[in-house]
Amino acid sequence: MAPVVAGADATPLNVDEFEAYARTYLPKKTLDYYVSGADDMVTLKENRAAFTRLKLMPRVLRDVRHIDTATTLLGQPVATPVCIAPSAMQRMAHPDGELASSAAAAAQKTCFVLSTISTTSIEDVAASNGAGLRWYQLYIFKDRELTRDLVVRAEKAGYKALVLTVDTPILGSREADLRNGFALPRHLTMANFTGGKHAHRVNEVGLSQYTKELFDLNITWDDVAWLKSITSLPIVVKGVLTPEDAVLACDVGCQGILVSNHGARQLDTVPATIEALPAIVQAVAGRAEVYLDGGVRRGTDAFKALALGARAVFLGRPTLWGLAHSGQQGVEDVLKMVTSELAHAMMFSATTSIAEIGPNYVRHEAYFRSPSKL
Ligand SMILES: Cc1cc2nc3c(=O)[nH]c(=O)nc-3n(C[C@H](O)[C@H](O)[C@H](O)COP(=O)(O)O)c2cc1C
Ligand SMILES: CCCCCCC(=O)C(=O)O
Repeated sequence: MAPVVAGADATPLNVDEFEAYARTYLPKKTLDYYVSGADDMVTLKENRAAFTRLKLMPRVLRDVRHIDTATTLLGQPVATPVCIAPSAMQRMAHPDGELASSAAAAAQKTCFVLSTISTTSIEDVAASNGAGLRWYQLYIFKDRELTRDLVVRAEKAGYKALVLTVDTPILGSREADLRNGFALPRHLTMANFTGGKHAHRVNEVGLSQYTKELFDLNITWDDVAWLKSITSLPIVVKGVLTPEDAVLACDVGCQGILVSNHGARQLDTVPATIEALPAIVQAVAGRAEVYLDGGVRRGTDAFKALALGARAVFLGRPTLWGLAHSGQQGVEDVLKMVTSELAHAMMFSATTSIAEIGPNYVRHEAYFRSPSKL
């Protein structure tokens, strides 16, 4: 693909231009790992296409002098509902890796979620983003003592919620990674697992083998109950795509549900998250906060997700592209860009606060073909 931007100093104007930069300058193995979806990548395309099938229904002639994108997540204030999803191994994109992303989130007063599979430790990230809102993404390992240890460390380091990823019993099949023999480069480490018996290395074995060896195929809702019993942090369950599981998550006491298909990297041909969202919001009926990730690239995407009941959206690849472009500054630029596009969508739709954005502001394109049937 030809670069859209002229070079390192040209400032991209949108997320796609950040991606174009990353596609040009990242090493192939890294780029393929970041960019890929599972199998035929049907869901990867759907995550984007489904947003374009939704049309905005703006209202007019209201006072739009003051647009406020601020909201709260589990009671914590944020300046924008555009947050950072957990992405593994960020030092492959930039030497500052997770330190840069978490500092960017803090500077933009939004939420950063640290991946368990990070190349910077729980404690080092905490030190770098000070008072910024941080959540910790957790996998439940076969070794429950190790899992408990991660939870204790996250709590102690001031993370405000646990984001339990539940869509990864095994790693999705990303064929480019298989072809490339993808593994963490030798100069980087799994920073949360460097000492003693908990030392984990994915430099030799690769992610797929790592998952097979250490992840538990027998994780159930009982384990979520166990997790609740060992922590006072709220639990957000990440990777829910059906109303049935959303209800079970509420029943077991999860305070948040992140509607996610893992950026289309796990089971291919599952629905786009924006299409799975409305039924989940309806089933949850206010018992938990509902968030969305997957394919959010524009402020209008964020607006549509909020209109359909998400409290916030999380960006995965876009912040990796910002990181690859210019470290903390690039991540900040991506967050600012999508937030400012959201503010524009709000102004054009005559909604001045996040709370005003409701389902009347979007319609599926099918409506315009046969409005009487919908
Ligand atoms: C390179 C990469 C690494 C990821 N690593 C993790 C991870 O460690 N834990 C996790 O729960 N999700 C992980 N995800 C999924 C993201 O949290 C998120 O669900 C997804 O990227 C959102 O879709 P988007 O990339 O289209 O914004 C990863 C995604 C990517 C692209
Ligand atoms: C160690 C394997 C778990 C997956 C880590 C990263 C991830 O979630 C991804 O999508 O890649």
